[in-house]
Amino acid sequence: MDEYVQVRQQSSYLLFTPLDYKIGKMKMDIFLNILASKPNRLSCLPATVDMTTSWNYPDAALRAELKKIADAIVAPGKGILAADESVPTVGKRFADIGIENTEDNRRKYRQLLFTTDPAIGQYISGVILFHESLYQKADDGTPFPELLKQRGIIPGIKVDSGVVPLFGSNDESTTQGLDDLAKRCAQYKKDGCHFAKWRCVLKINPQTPSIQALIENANVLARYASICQANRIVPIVEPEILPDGGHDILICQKTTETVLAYVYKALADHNVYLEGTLLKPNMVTSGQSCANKSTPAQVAEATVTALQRRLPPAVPGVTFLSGGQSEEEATVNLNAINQFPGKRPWALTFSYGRALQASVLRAWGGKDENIKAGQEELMKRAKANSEASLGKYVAGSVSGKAGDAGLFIKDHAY
Ligand SMILES: O=P(O)(O)OC[C@H]1O[C@](O)(COP(=O)(O)O)[C@@H](O)[C@@H]1O
Repeated sequence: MDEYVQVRQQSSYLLFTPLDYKIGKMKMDIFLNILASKPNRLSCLPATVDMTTSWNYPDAALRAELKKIADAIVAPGKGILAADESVPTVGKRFADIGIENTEDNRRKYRQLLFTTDPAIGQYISGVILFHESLYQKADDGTPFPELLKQRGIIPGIKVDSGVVPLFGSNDESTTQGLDDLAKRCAQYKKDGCHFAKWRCVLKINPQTPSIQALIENANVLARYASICQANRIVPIVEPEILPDGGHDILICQKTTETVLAYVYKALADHNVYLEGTLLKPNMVTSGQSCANKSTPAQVAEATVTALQRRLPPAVPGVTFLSGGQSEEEATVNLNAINQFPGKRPWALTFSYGRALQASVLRAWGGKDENIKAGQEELMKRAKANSEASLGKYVAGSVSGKAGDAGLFIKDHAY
């Protein structure tokens, strides 16, 4: 070894500056200074530094904590209630039942959800909260996260701050909210949230998703996931491909495979610890306006095949979004996915918003005397989806106020 160290140009992991990386070698004294500033990398001093291994796993305690949370969320027969609708989205839900979108009405509605009989904890392992509701209280003064804990439910939090257009793209988007994310995550952890959610949106049409959208959304999800893990929060990674369009199921499958390939490459590039993450994808279906509507068996085959090809088995679970499917459709499709006879090395469960709440909202209708009826609808649907996550749901065995009603909203960009 002379006074220069050879740096293999195999990777862009950042032990060295981009300039050093391009040169491919650096002066020994500079190299030693860099290593001295990173003592955890001093354990061996090879003549040739392999940048593909010059990065770190989280420490053992953090790995154990993240894995424990993720595993608990996808414990057998359990899934997530996504109650993290932003204020404008709640407004749309309330408009359907003629309720004004005020802070107190949102509080009353979420109180209804979170004061459901404690037996709900058999089916629901986690609830995704919106910032506002994390700090709201029930009429008797109990904070909402406390109500969840009393039911054995883990509080989670939506941490993205919404979808914004990608300049120069064909009406595509990215999701913002990274700037103060570390600070917010640290506070949310102190306030009792152990997992988070960030939603990116991709669209299928002949020109999209573009490379711009694929790279940007994968990277922002990876950066989000890494910041969450640094703050002891399990990131749920949600790259939602919207169901809008006349495409058939094969196009959706290929798009899903492509999107997941970008996402998992970015997660690897950002050293995200996969055992401490969850994926929240769309199911693979034909487009909403496709004449040839996919059957549950086709959805199951296409969805599991896409996951088999792109989702590492280190990820403990997949918590599907409902994406505008009716309540019954979302349950039947999840059940078919769990009956699919191929390899399924992850838990496959639900993280539904609309498909767990449509009947609740209709039964409640904003009236105090209907709170119990709303809670019964939630319990029925949660139980049905719990059964589906085990492949044990009998189609049509649970009927609700919204049952087969489509919940699709065109261009569901919120
Ligand atoms: O855009 P918003 O208001 O943040 O809401 C997005 C919604 O989409 C979800 O990610 C999935 O919801 P659906 O199951 O209704 O498709 C929810 O978690 C969330 O409430």
